[in-house]
Amino acid sequence: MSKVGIIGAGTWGIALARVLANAKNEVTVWSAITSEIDELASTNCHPKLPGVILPDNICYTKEIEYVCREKDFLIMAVPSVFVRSTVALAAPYIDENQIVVDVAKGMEPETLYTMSEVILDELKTVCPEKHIHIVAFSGPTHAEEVSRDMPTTIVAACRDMSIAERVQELFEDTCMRVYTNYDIKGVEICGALKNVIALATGVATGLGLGDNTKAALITRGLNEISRLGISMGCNLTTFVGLAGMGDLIVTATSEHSRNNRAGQLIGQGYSAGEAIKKVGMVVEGINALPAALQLAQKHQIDMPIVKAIDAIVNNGKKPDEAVRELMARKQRSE
Ligand SMILES: NC(=O)c1ccc[n+]([C@@H]2O[C@H](COP(=O)([O-])OP(=O)(O)OC[C@H]3O[C@@H](n4cnc5c(N)ncnc54)[C@H](O)[C@@H]3O)[C@@H](O)[C@H]2O)c1
Ligand SMILES: O=P(O)(O)OC[C@H](O)CO
Repeated sequence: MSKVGIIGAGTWGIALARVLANAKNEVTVWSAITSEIDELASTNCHPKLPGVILPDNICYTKEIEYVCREKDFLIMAVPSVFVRSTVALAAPYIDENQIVVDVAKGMEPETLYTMSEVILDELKTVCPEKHIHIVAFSGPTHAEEVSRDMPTTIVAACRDMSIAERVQELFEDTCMRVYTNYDIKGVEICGALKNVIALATGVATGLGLGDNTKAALITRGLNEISRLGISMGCNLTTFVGLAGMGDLIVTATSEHSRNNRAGQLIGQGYSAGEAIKKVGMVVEGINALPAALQLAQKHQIDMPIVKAIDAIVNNGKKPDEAVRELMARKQRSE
């Protein structure tokens, strides 16, 4: 039995809280939004996970100190744009013997840091004397399915494999089968950038295009992401594994994906802002675009699908025109 603090009460934080509490761990959940904590504590339900009853051994708190103190694992489950500010709040209460597990998928546009790097950077600023272990936890894992105990696989990534193995053990005998990987950077690049490609497949669906187009976007999209990752020193095997290909397949095809849904709305003619509002939850692919473009430029990697999505989302390019331009690119070898 471990003590686990979950920082963030969106659908993913709550799905993980449920799995770990049912496995007899002592689980505490914190949210920056106090009304969310009141609702969870009084209903044992999350409004975006209808029909899922949460076990009553989950403890809910509005105190960041309480969610951090004396926990073995701290799971950072806020959307990527809130990771830095949330770590700044939590940092004074995080100890060296704890493992911080990041589940947010994104990259910080100002620094081009992955989320584990953002966490490390913020911890260094607030408590430079502490050496904290951070694990990236990423893969094809929709909260809607994990919260119904559907078999799911995921990667726990850390340069120190013994730390990744601690996270693997935490999820033993749950619906989640955890694989370890030491290529933490590769795992995090996959998690952030597959969302952009899922937006693209959504746009194709919204335009009424077919399965051939979606397969093309998934395959060539993975090619773009892996070329970037390899140029940054990551391993090809990571990109063709669960965090890469696996997560791209699920996000680009699942009815549960917020990125896929936002893309569909954009393909149907909604603006990005309208699509985000209609989805009503975080759309990380849109947040990841500025960092993706800067990294492509910095590492001199051609990323035509990422560029096309940015032109649609941020520069008002018509989706059908973007598709025509992608198809008319100079012919080349695979
Ligand atoms: N939902 C999934 O299936 C899933 C699966 C794997 C990874 N993820 C990743 O996990 C992260 C969280 O996703 P989610 O689906 O839980 O998001 P969500 O949209 O369901 O949750 C939003 C949550 O963010 C928190 N929040 C809102 N404003 C905040 C603020 N100012 N400061 C701190 N926290 C604030 C609140 O708890 C809110 O419930 C994302 O990066 C996502 O890509 C999600
Ligand atoms: O719903 P999405 O598009 O944010 O995707 C959620 C997870 O990243 C899927 O693994």
